[in-house]
Amino acid sequence: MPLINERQTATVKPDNARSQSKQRGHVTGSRSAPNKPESKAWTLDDFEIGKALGKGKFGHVYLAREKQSGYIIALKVLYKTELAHSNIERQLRREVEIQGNLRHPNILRLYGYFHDETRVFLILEFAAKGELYKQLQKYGKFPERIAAKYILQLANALAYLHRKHVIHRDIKPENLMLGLRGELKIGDFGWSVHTAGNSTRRQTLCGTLDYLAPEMVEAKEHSDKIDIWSLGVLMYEFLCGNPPFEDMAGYRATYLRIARVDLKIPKHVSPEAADLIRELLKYNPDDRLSLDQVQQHPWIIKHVGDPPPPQPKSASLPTATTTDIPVGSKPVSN
Ligand SMILES: Nc1ncnc2c1ncn2[C@@H]1O[C@H](COP(=O)(O)OP(=O)(O)OP(=O)(O)O)[C@@H](O)[C@H]1O
Repeated sequence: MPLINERQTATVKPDNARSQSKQRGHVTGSRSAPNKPESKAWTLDDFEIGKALGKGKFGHVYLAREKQSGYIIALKVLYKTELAHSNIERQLRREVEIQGNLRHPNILRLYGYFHDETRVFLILEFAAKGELYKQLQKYGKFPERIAAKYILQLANALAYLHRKHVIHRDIKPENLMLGLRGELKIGDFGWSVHTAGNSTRRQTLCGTLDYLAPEMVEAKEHSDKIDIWSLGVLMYEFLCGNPPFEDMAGYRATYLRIARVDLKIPKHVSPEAADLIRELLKYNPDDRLSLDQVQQHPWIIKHVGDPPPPQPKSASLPTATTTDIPVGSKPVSN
């Protein structure tokens, strides 16, 4: 039985002392994120479980409330047998290590994790407005003003990731969520990689080709510039309703269109927007606009105003331990 009903999801209990912490002013609101002293481990008893938010390949996601702070979160429940069966335990570990160390208003927070005998629980920031691709499906395409806001937020988040030597590698509408104020949140780090100072990696990916850069489909070495290509693909899709190299004839046709950068921009796209798309979708990774240049591009300035001030270079991502996974706890009631 859900312990929180739908009506309650909008109202959160008053802050306690924890809520006054450094998270105040975070873009998702003034309430503090759930927080545990290093020595204490999360268990299921720390949460009231609410309605199911959705179902993924490996488990369910529930709305939940951290009892002490009253903070609303999304609790992702993954079944160990399914993780083992699909051989993705290492991928999940990497996802948790990377996402758990990121702090950016346009990146979905992973506050912590715990497990019991059969399940792994991820404590995630609740994306109140759901998935971006559902909005895109609903509206078909976005007005340039809205698309520019999303592209600026994405460019800002990607610049933050790249400063930390993280390449996302799977930027697409299905992996983007929306916060309470409609702010974009990168929400899935399943394919991300921490390059630890190495600029290039070689890796084969499966799934849709539509967002992959030429160097990826051609299985060449790649760098963080692949995320800039995906940003161009997304921008096109936001404005046109479908990705630029999609080809109904299938996988091979899409592959060829990407490798040739066979780009056709419809007339309704403004010249400034078309220019930015072309500057992002360059075959040669080094010819693509930098993320700083994206944020200063006339199309962004026209629709969103001045870009945020440049951010200082930061140290690379600290390596989180995965050995301190606490042992829980009672089953989720649903
Ligand atoms: N942090 C969140 N806030 C709000 N809703 C969420 C959140 N995370 C997931 N959801 C909802 O739960 C659903 C399932 O999420 P989940 O990440 O398990 O699956 P998925 O997006 O299909 O990914 P995968 O392909 O990895 O299984 C999503 O489609 C979304 O509607």
